Parts: sequence; C-alpha cells; structure tokens
Amino acid sequence: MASRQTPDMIYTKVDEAPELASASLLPIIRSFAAAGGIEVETRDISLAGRILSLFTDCLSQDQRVSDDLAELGELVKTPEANVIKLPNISASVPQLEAAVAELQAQGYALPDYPADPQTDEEKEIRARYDRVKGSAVNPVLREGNSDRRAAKAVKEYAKANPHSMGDWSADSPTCVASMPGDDFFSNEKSATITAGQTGNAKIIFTDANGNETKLKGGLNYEEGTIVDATFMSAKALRAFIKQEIASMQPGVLFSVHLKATMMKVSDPIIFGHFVSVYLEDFIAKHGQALDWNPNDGIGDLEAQIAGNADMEADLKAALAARPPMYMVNSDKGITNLHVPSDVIIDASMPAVIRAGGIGRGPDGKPAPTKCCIPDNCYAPVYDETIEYFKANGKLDVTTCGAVSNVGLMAQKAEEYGSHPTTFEVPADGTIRIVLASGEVLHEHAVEKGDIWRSCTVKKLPIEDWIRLGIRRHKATGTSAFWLDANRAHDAELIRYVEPALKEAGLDIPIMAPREATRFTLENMVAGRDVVTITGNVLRDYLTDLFPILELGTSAKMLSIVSLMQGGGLFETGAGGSAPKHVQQLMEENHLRWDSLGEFCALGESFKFLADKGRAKAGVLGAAVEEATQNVLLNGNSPERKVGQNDNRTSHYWFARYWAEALAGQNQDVELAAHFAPMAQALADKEEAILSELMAGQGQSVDLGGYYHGDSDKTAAVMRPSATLNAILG
Ligand SMILES: NC(=O)C1=CN([C@@H]2O[C@H](COP(=O)(O)OP(=O)(O)OC[C@H]3O[C@@H](n4cnc5c(N)ncnc54)[C@H](OP(=O)(O)O)[C@@H]3O)[C@@H](O)[C@H]2O)C=CC1
Ligand SMILES: O=C(O)CCC(=O)C(=O)O
Ligand SMILES: [Mg+2]
Repeated sequence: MASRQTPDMIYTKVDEAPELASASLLPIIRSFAAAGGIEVETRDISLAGRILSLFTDCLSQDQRVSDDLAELGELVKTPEANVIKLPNISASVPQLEAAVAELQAQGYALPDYPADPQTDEEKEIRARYDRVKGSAVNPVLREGNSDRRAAKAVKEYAKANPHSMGDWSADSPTCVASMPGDDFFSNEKSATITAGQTGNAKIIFTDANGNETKLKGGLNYEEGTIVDATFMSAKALRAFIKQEIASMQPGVLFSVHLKATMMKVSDPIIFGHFVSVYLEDFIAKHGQALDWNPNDGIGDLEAQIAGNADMEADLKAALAARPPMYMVNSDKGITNLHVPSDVIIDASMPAVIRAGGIGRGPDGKPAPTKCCIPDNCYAPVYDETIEYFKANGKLDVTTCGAVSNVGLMAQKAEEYGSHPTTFEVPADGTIRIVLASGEVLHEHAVEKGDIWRSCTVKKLPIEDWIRLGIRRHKATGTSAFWLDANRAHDAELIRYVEPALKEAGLDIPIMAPREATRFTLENMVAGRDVVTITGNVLRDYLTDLFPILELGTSAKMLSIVSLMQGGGLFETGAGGSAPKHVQQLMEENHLRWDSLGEFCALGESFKFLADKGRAKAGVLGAAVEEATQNVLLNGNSPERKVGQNDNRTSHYWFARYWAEALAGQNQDVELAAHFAPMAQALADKEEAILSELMAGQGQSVDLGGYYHGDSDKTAAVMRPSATLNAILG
C-alpha cells in the first residue's frame, strides 16, 4: 500500500456504546488534530457495515459500502498503520439475525440468514454471513502481540479512590466446576513442524466404514509452527452437565461461562449442550414439533413458542423444576442460557469474583453461584482466584500492585484462530492431520457430536512475544510465563521460551496457570507490579480479570498491539461494546460509557506519529495525557445514574483540559496560540455547555436504529450543546 495515501490516523466506526461515544468524542479529536495538521479518517468495522459490505450485489448504488475491514487488514501489515480500534460487536446468531432484520426494515434488500442452508445459493449466502459471525474483526487486525496495562495515573487514581468490592467468606459455596476428563485439555496433542514437514497439509475424517471426507485442505504449515489437535467428547460433556445439575446445593445458582463470540464454532455447540440438558424433559416432549436449535438459546425458543399457551406453560414448569439459574437480567427473565453471547466468560467471571462470589438469581437477589467452565485448560485460573479470596478475603485495591499482560496474539494465534479448523464430528470415526508427505501428524478416535479442533501458532509471533515479554519484565520486575509443562501445546511453547530466557540471562519462572494465578495474586497483594506473559486466551481473560478487580473495569486499560511490521494498533480498553449502556441511553438519555480507554489509545496514537517525525503530534499527545489525568483527578468521569456526569460531560472536560494543556505549553507556540482562545471560551462557557449537555437527561431518545442508527439523530443526541459545537468549529 502506498504510504502517501495512508491516513495519519484511523479511528474505527463500531457499534453500540463506544460508537455512541464516538459521535461526541470524534469531532473533538478531529478539531484538535487538524490544528496540528493531522488528518483523522474513519473506517467502518461495525456489524451493520460489515454485513452491507458483503452483499453489494443485493444493494442499490447509493446503498453500497466499501469493505473497510479488508482494507484495514492489509494496512496493519504496513509500517504506516496507525489505527485506533474501538470494541465492536462479535455477533452471535441471534444478534446477526436482528441486525439483518433491522437493515431489511431500512430498505436494504439483504437475504435472510439461512439457519439450515440446503441449496447451493443458500450455502453461498450462509458462507458470506459466516464471515461476519462471532469475533471476525480482531483476528484480522491483530497482526501483532498484545501489551495491555493500566497507565500509572489510572492505577494511582484507583488506589486513591477504591471502587466497591464484595466481601468473601471462607465458607462461600461459590465454585468452578470443570469436566473430569475427555475435554480439550486432556485430549490435546501437539507438535512443532520441522523442515521436512512443511507444506500442504489436510484434515481427514474417516467413518467407521472407512469412507474418507476431507474436512479441510490447503493448510500450509511453515517450519517452526506449533500445530495442536484435540477434541471435547460430547458424551462426557453431557454427563458432566447432568452431574453438575444433579449435585446443586440449595440456595446456589447454576451458571455456565463460555466465549461463544470469540470461539464461534466450538462454544455455541457447548452452550447448546447446556441448554438441551437443562431443558431435557421439555425437549423430549416438544423437540420434534419445533424448528429450534438449542445453540441459539432459550431466548430464541421463547420467541418461537410465543402464543402457544401449552408450550409456554411447559417451558415455565421445566425451568422451575431445575436449580435456579444465574441471571443476565432478572427483571426481564433473561437467564444465563437465553442468548449465547450474553454471558461472556472474560467479563462474567470477574464480575462474579469482584462481587464476592455472587450472581443474581431469578428473584433478582444476590446468591452464591456454581460456575461451570467445562474445559480444564484455563478454568483453574478462576478456581484458584476464588479459592484464594475465600482463604484471604477480598482484595485491598488501595495497596495492591498492578497486573499487566503480554499476550501471544499475532496472526490468529492458538485457539482464537481455530475456527476454520474446528468441526462438530459428523459420525463415529477418526480424524487425522495428514502432512504433505503423507505422514500423519495427529490422530484421534472420535464419536458423533464430539468437537474436534486444531490450533496453530507461528514461529515469528512466538519469538516476538517472548521478546516483548522480556522487555516488559525488565520494565516491571516480577513476571511469569503462564505455561503448563504437562499440557501438550504449552510444552512445545516452552521449547521456545527456555532457550530464549537462557540467552537473555533471565530467570523468569514458567508456571502452569493455577500456580501462576497464585503467584500473581500473592505478589500483587504484597504491592508488587506483575506481568503475566500468556497465550491468546489468557491474554483475553486476564486483561479483564485483573483490571476489573484492581480498577473496577477493564475499560481503563491501555491496550497496545505492536504490529510486527512496525505499525501501531491501539485498542481502547480491554472490554466490549456494553449493550446495557445503549439501553440506558435510549431509555433515559444517560450514557455511562467511560472513554478513558479511548483517551489512552489516542495519546499512544499521537506518540506513534511523533516517533515518525511529526513533532506537533508529540505535543498533542503529551497534552492528551495531561487532560486524561485531569479528568480522573477532578472526578469528571461518567457515573452510573441519570442526572449525574455522563460520557458527554466527560468529553467536555477532556476537551477543556486538552485545550488548556496545549495553551499552556511552550514547545509549540503555534499550537499554544491556536488553543489559548479555545481554552478560554471553554472555561467561560462552562455553565452554559454543561447545562445544554445535561438538559435532555431523563427522557427517552430515538437513535434511528440499534445496529445501523441514523447519524443525524445520533449526533443530535450525543452533541446537544450548540455552544460547545460552535467553539469546536
Ligand atoms: N475488543 C472487542 O472488540 C471486544 C468486543 N466484545 C464484544 O462486546 C459485546 C459485549 O461484551 P460483554 O462481555 O458484555 O462486555 P462489556 O465490556 O461490553 O460489558 C461488561 C460490563 O463492563 C462495563 N464496561 C465495559 N466497558 C465499559 C466502559 N467503557 N465504560 C464503563 N463501563 C464499561 C459495564 O459495566 P456496567 O454495566 O456495570 O457499567 C459493562 O456492562 C459482545 O458483542 C462482545 O463480543 C467484547 C470484548 C472485546
Ligand atoms: O473479539 C472479541 O470478540 C473479543 C475480544 C476480547 O475480548 C479481547 O481481546 O479482550
Ligand atoms: Mg476480552
């Protein structure tokens, strides 16, 4: 890509709460950046935008949009990339269907999502929709490893202003339950590809009669790539779920925590097993009459049987006969098993732990919770954390150290890149990975319904991750590689890590996730900062777990992807798109989304430009940092309730402090002269601006759509201060 055409900075257009925040924040960023001669462009990676870009053939000329994700996917492989990436929806099937329905209602002639494609045409449409399903953006953009930490000012603020934390009692029945065996952890095989094993491999299924089916071909393995294969037994999973339901204690809630968005092939199937075991009797009675897939959840079932009084009564009775469930929203009757994307493990488990081992039951009351996490690869992290707090009491956020993460992520590393090589086994038989030479790399005997998958991670990303880990270790002091010598995949990774540490003369411990969890908790409680150097899944889990405990939210994280080709990708926060916040805005015009993650990313993005010789960007970036600190220290961050500070008022303060910092610096007199009158105007008009920003709070608002809102309506809601807008120009 020609570097001259690459925009200075790209800000992504996304969905839900962060996109609403952008309607207010982006005009501020643009106005300030322009003063430094920096152009900020947007690229659309929203769910609606991605859907539209795949169906241009169904749309009129004026409805067509470009495939911005594909463009960004190329850009991040260049040294010029400077992208601020906000969190986007990773759509489950119910979300995808809702987005398609909304676009159709707006006049876009999109085909329906084919749930069960039969004809070639339906299969082709389904294949297109599958490209937008689940976590379809992050793996494309993440051409680098992950470095997530809290800025010093953010951590200091959290220590001085501790958020609420639930108390833990030593006898809390809250626990983690995992399969006794036959899961991904126990069935894993792994190997590192040697020079003689490179080239075109394939995955072959052979049924009991010897018939072969090629599940996947064209797997071009490079030397040094670690290739795993494993499976979870469906029978063992169902037996486990039954056993865990049967052994529930009274007063404890039942829950399952998965990542159906990121693990978009395997985890909706696992979720479906939970739904179908939990509703076993109902399905035995009505299953035949229904065209319903348990993987889509009880919410979809309720929609299908609405109006059928018999079925509705039977469903109610079936739910009442089971142990009470942990609820997503008890007021609305939304259970843990309603929608596969409602309970996402990285956010849901920390919320339970932060509350002191507490979830909410169908009656809306807090209660201890059994947390089923079927697979044993990472469940021990949550189990150990819960046991630690039971034994030691809740975390003291005023004294604890900061836990940051270096995560192996680049080029679709490990489980998060395994969707194209994950299969629900069609019949009893064997699955083999066959190399170009004909050699069988891995082989498993499987049964119908088992979930088989292969994960890979390439050599260059591994080496880059180790270097990044060592760099962060040197800057921080205490760290560990979270690798289990008894797990096949991790044992292969250790073969890279050990020599690299030896060469660096460093003695960073290598520990299995359970031991590393304890090591990290003990060190952080003693006030020491710790770096967790982990694989891709733990990167995701730990960058919510520790920030939610330490800072109250992962929205405050600085989240840098150092792109392997030299570009910069700056993610905002470590959390998601906060659908609850959109609902609150629509109902009462209060947006509690905190843009601290965006502020941190923005500062880094300017710094990146400064390092490329753009001096004004350096001045703008340093002023962003000062403004961010002032927002925190002066208590201008959004609060939870209507009538309080919200996202928009926090942006006013951010703009004002930013302008003041620029007006007050003497590195660049031109910028100082430009921003002095703006800073003055923002201060003089404080009262008018804040009252205009707050005037609409308490009333419902119309955004013209959920997935594909109307930009004018959204701007009217998110930029209600004519005075502020005039000052920004
Ligand atoms: N990088 C990405 O693109 C990511 C995308 N996602 C996607 O986001 C969606 C929702 O995911 P979910 O697991 O519910 O996680 P969210 O992070 O969206 O929500 C969990 C809770 O965290 C709090 N929170 C998160 N961000 C902020 C913020 N900036 N300001 C204030 N509070 C915040 C809110 O708590 P409270 O309501 O108590 O205020 C929120 O309800 C899914 O579609 C998921 O796939 C998820 C993770 C990362
Ligand atoms: O891409 C996604 O769906 C989620 C990503 C995520 O949770 C993370 O990177 O922390
Ligand atoms: Mg995450």
